[in-house]
Amino acid sequence: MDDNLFFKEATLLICSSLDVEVALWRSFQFLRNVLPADAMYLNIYEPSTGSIRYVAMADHTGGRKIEKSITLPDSLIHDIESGRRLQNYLVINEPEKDPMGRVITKELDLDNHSFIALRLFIEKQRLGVIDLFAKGSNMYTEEDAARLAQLREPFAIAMANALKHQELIELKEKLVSDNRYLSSELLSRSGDEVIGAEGGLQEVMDKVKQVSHLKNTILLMGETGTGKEVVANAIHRLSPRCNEPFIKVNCGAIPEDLIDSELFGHEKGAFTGAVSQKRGRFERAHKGTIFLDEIGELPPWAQIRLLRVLQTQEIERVGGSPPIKLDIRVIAATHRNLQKMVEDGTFREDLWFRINMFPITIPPLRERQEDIGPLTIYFIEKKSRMLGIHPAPQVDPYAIAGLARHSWPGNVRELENVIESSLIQHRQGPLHFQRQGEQATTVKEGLLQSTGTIVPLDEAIRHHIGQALSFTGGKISGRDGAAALLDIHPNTLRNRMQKLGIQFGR
Ligand SMILES: Nc1ncnc2c1ncn2[C@@H]1O[C@H](COP(=O)(O)OP(=O)(O)OP(=O)(O)O)[C@@H](O)[C@H]1O
Repeated sequence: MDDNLFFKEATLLICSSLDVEVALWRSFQFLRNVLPADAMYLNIYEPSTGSIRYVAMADHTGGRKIEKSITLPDSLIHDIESGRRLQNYLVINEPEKDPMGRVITKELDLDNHSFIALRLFIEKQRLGVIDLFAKGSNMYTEEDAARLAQLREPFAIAMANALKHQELIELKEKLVSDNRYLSSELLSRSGDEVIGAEGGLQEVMDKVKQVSHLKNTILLMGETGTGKEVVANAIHRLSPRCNEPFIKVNCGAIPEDLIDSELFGHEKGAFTGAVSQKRGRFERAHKGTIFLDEIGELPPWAQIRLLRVLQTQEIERVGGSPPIKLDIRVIAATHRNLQKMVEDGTFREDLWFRINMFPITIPPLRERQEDIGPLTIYFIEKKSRMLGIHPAPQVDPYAIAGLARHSWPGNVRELENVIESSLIQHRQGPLHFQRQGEQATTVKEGLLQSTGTIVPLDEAIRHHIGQALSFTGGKISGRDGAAALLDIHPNTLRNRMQKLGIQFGR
């Protein structure tokens, strides 16, 4: 075979795979037709430990990854580092007479083998060495070595790519496992405890235990801030899926034109901006649980898609992937009256039937006053830890009794916020919540004032909106915004504010 053909064919094989062991095996198969060859090894020199690490090998049985480190004597390390030992290649026909040959053939169990060591460089950086072995003494000529040396560059490029690829795969696996660990950590930190499980949420938790081990769809209903996400977490944690992902989707927070790709993913180039393939939330939740919060906010076309996914348990990424089969437990949640939305024609009846098979209603905080004390203590401890307040301040028992008098339109979230701001203001303690408590009721008081003293309607509304805004710190949208508190759309609230001359901002 002439040199050109040899180079061309060998290069094609060497570069034919990103798996280092496959590339090595294919090139070994080719080389053994041209040169004496019983085995081929790839090693990487590790200057920090003064060792060479064999990472892959090929022989007549195939190619495989290996993990074998050989620590070299100081004299050899010095030879390698100074570049004296090995130029482009080295032929060792009598390994027992060569210090490096002795170490390598002994460690690799290749006594009485000749070998050629081919040094690989990438951009002047030492990458590693390919060793080609043949059984017997004096098996290689200088000509053989020079021929093999023609392949230094393709070998170096292919091996560098293969090693980088392997590193990426290992990194990816590490990230996936870190991600699993962190998700479960997050889960246990954010919702480990359901306060009131033995109090005002006892009935809710009885239902949770009844179905947590099953795969049926669950619908959680309740006012904003009552703890629907906390209960969804509890269902996942008590289920056989607890070590798999728990993926939350806030259906109301995704811009309409991104719903499809957020939920179901997209292929590269599916639309402008889809620069790479992306897995959607459903795919990420495979084997675990997906929590579809604020399901009532989904536009009608998205409701149809969701229904189809629930029926088939299959998704297709935007841009046309083949259907992907999924194993997912669905928990939906809403603070809206979905039945009324079905009657009004804004929520599909078939989807409603599909998700309403096992509804759980979480009562508002005002209907389970016995939970206020335990929740207050829990939040004082949790928030003190978060804010770095040690020890957690004492609380006046009368202050807790005062909290029970409020109506808590924002439910547990509102209580949590009140406690947090009280902690910030009175970090030395004792904690009292009067100011915040008053704020908590002012929204309601606003309404009472307007009904009690017959003020003009616009004025009452202005006052009412103002109270809601002061309660949320000026925030309009989002689940802790004034619009959610007043149970209207943020745009409606903005229009009203404009009309009534209420200033925007905190
Ligand atoms: N029973 C509970 N035990 C401990 N913490 C709770 C409990 N209920 C609610 N919380 C806390 O109150 C806050 C609001 O709860 P969550 O987000 O679960 O409410 P939600 O009903 O899902 O609200 P939304 O309808 O606005 O999405 C969270 O910080 C949550 O950790």
